[in-house]
Amino acid sequence: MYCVKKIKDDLFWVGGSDRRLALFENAYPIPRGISYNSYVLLDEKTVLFDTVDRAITGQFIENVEAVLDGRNLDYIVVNHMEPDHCATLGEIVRRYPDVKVVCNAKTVPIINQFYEFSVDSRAIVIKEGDTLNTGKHTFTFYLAPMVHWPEVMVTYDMTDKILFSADAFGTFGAMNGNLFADEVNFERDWLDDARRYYSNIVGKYGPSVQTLLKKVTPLDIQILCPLHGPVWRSDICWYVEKYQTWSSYAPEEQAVMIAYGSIYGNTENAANILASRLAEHGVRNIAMYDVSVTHPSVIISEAFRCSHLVFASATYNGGVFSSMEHLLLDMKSHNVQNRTVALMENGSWGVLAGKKMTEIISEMKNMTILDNMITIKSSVKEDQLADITAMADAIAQTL
Ligand SMILES: Cc1cc2nc3c(=O)[nH]c(=O)nc-3n(C[C@H](O)[C@H](O)[C@H](O)COP(=O)(O)O)c2cc1C
Repeated sequence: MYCVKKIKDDLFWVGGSDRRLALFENAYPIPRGISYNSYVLLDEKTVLFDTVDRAITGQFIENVEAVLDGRNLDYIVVNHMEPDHCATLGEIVRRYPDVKVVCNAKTVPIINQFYEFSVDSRAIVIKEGDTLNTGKHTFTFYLAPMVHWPEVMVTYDMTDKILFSADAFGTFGAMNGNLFADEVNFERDWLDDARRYYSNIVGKYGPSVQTLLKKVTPLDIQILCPLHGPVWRSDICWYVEKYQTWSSYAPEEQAVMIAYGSIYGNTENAANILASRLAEHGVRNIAMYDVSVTHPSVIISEAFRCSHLVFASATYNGGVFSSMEHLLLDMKSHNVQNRTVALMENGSWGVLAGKKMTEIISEMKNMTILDNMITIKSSVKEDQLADITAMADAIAQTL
């Protein structure tokens, strides 16, 4: 049975959610599931905006058929060709053989690569600023290369002031009945997932996101329709502001994130002492993670949120503890930058973790590593407490 949501009299959400998938992109845990959003417009011409992941093909086809209610599909706008949004494109083309595919020049070869059918004869290839009229509605298109993939574009409905924003403004999390962000407590229940989605999926491409924001922020946007997560029809500026912060790699909060890699608990003990000292300095916003327990995507997201990052690691076979090395390399590849960093290292005979961590962090942009790294020889001793307190002082002073 179909399960659709009305956005406006002539615009419907025809997507669905997947709560079975363990790893989005086979990489990122999604304990709250994920939604794949797709939209149908019933104008003089009918339009489908993107499709969905193959996991929800059956639901999607029922939804599209129900909304079209016997009408033919005239256009499908392909804003993004990643398979979680285009896996069902072939099925749509089979069912609606006359459908025209509205996309840009970079999209065409990717469709032909993914599919057996050739899109060339049915493609309406648009350029930035081109318009498409479907009756009452006129659409214009803005290219958004690398706001996740090179072919990404966004589509603006000039009539009803709706932005179909592709992966931008998406979030992890299945739809739990409510479609609109103002129907849920987004800041309390969704923001962490939105940040984790942004930082891990799009975070590497901050300059590309900034370019897109420059194009779309002058627009009057009444409704924001991303490809994942809730649809926005109020407080859009609040969410855009988050994107401004994240894409410029500015910390969202003056806060301390401590990530430790510890085998037997002594490095963890040092991290706990530092956290206690920070608390004694009145720092309230402290987050701590064991890098062997918490998925790197969570810690990367926290690195986008927090102004100050502390990394504490045991030495492991002449290097950094492997989970910490994995995390730091992942952070580097996600372009984490502009943060104040403090380091703690531990080892029993040749302490090298700090040197290795410094090497990786120094390759990230504009990271200020505080002086006086703490070096622990196996376990924290009484005479090191003053050094840890001094580190807490230094962090608190720059918060
Ligand atoms: C597999 C393994 C490899 C290690 N390699 C080194 C090393 O190369 N250099 C060193 O100084 N300590 C090395 N250590 C020792 C630990 O770094 C050290 O005991 C440290 O205090 C452990 O901190 P933790 O209690 O937080 O796990 C190694 C420990 C293990 C288990």
